[in-house]
This record gives sequence, C-alpha cells and structure tokens, in this order.
Amino acid sequence: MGAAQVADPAVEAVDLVKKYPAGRRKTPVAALRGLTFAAARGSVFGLLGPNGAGKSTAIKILSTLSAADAGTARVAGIDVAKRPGRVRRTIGFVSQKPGTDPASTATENLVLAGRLHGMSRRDAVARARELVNRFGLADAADRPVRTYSGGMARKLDVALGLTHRPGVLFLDEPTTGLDPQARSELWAEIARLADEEDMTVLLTTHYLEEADHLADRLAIVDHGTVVAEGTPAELKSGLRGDAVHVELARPDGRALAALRTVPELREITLDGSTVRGRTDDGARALPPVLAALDEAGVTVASATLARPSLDDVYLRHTGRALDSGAAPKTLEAAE
Ligand SMILES: Nc1ncnc2c1ncn2[C@@H]1O[C@H](COP(=O)(O)OP(=O)(O)OP(=O)(O)O)[C@@H](O)[C@H]1O
Repeated sequence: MGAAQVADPAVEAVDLVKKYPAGRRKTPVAALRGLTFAAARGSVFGLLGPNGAGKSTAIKILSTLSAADAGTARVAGIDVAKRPGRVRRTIGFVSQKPGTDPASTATENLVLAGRLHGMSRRDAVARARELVNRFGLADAADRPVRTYSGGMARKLDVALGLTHRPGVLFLDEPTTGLDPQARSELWAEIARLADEEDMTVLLTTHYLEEADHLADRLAIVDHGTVVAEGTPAELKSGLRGDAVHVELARPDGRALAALRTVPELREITLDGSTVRGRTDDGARALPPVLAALDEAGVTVASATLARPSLDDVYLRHTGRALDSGAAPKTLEAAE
C-alpha cells in the first residue's frame, strides 16, 4: 500500500524490507515486507499494530540502530543508510527499555546524556534543569531513579531523548505498563512537543486508544506492511454504519451460524465469547440479532451498538481483533 503524498516529510520509509535469521535450516523471519509511510513535519505519527508486526524493527531502521535489507529510509530528508551520523544528531530515540542508570539521579542521568551529546558541563546542567522542570520531576531530581514510580521513570526516559533538542523524536511504545493516570500525563506531554515545539513524533503503540488520542495520522502495520493509513477519523469513517458487539455468557460456537441468518448483519466474527458485526442501522438490527441468538439457545450477557472504533478498523484490515488484553477498552469511548 502506498503512503499518502506528504510534501517535505520529516520521516519517510519506502518499501523497507528486513529479514532476521531464524537459526540453521530455518526460513528467516520476514519482519518487514515493503513497509511504506511518510510523517509530516510537526505531526505525531503512529505505527499501530500487535506484537511482532514489525513496528520496533521499522523504528530501529529509521533511527540507524539497524540496517534494512532493501528500501530507503530518510529522516529530515537525510538517508539513514548513507549518513547515519547526521541522522543521529537530528533524532531522539526512546526505546521500550529504560535508558537510565537507576543508581544515579535524574539530574545526573540528564547531565551525562548532555555531555555525551557534546554539550559543555554548564549547558548540560542548564538543560537538565529545564527538562526536570518541564516533566514535573524537579522535586525528585536529586533522588536515585530506582526510587521513581513507573510513570516518573518513563518521563525521564522521554526527557533523555530530548536532551540535544532533536527535531524528530522516536518513541517505541511509550506508555506500555503505565497506569492510566501516568499514561494520560505522558500523552499530554507528547502532544505538547508536537504542538508547541514543532517536533515530529513517531510513536509505536498497540494501544488503540493511544493512537486515537495522540496521532495526527497513523499507519496500521500487520505482518511487516502497512495495511491502512490515514487520520484516525478518516480510518473510522471508511467503515459504514454501526458496530454491533455482543458479549455471550460463555463461548458458544452456535452463535456464528445463528447470526449468519440475520440479513441486516455483515462481517460477523466470533472471538472467544465476543461477537462483532456491522450493520447499516444498529437500532433495526439489534432485535433480530438477539432473537436469532435466543432461538439458537445462545445466552447473551450484553449487547451494545457503537460508532466504528479503531478496533473495528483494525479488524477490517487484518481480519483479527487487536489483542487488547493490556490495553484500555475503546468501545465505551467510541463516539
Ligand atoms: N533480533 C531479532 N532476531 C530474530 N527475529 C527478530 C529479531 N527482532 C525481531 N524479530 C522478529 O521480527 C518480527 C517483528 O518484530 P518487531 O519487534 O519489529 O515487532 P513489533 O511490532 O515491534 O512488536 P512488539 O510490539 O512486540 O515490539 C517478529 O516476528 C520478531 O519475532
């Protein structure tokens, strides 16, 4: 699938291919199979997909940590394979794993990062102070990082990625493992970076709500390619009608056959005890849906109608529900 035309993109991936060796006599793992997208300057661009989709591989190639087997990647117009040093000076990278020394304080971590980026001690100290203030860590700035909560530690990770004032920030699953409050604080911070500092933020996530909330545009990645791209609103409006979600009292295979007899319902899927379908008119479809299940002897725990969510978009393009085990539910929030 081709990327939308973006004039002067800050981040651009064209037909990226990456294979990893899988061991002797085994077929290599195709992590990327022609991944293409472009992120406009000053925007938040999301790569959304389940574990193993290839998001981290893409972000590693774009940030020069890994080399593609084929395709091109450019950041701020600079080819990452040809001029990796220049790209590295332009970007900040916040990996999934903490990048801080837990025995050192936030200030010490930030000053060290500044020095590694070639700043004078004075500039590094001033920048550290600026960043701890900005991320609300000033009171804890002189405590070892191992005493921080998960949310504080993650904020410091992001602050570290900003030490040298990069134009482009890569965030690999920035809020995984955070509680809802810490997550929304970090979301506010990320949104501010793009709005007020004209920074381009490329983030990977498997949280639909995060992509919906933060990303100006997003690419849904599945098996190493982009299967859909657009603004969250565009992606959702590509789906006609209402989503029907029926929660069964227990998993029951008879539900599928029963619902296939309801002409108003299409795109029916059964995932454990959750049945999903689409319909042009939810209010009209619900009574026959419930009647068909009742007739088949299937017990229903709840039935809801919702405007399409990114979950539905994901399902439409990949044929599977995004594993939302650890993710916040989007259905209640769907408008
Ligand atoms: N170093 C490696 N060696 C072998 N296979 C790898 C390596 N890194 C990633 N893979 C495989 O490549 C595929 C893509 O992985 P990648 O980490 O890019 O996905 P992801 O979408 O970022 O997933 P996650 O959300 O779990 O980080 C997966 O099948 C993964 O097992």
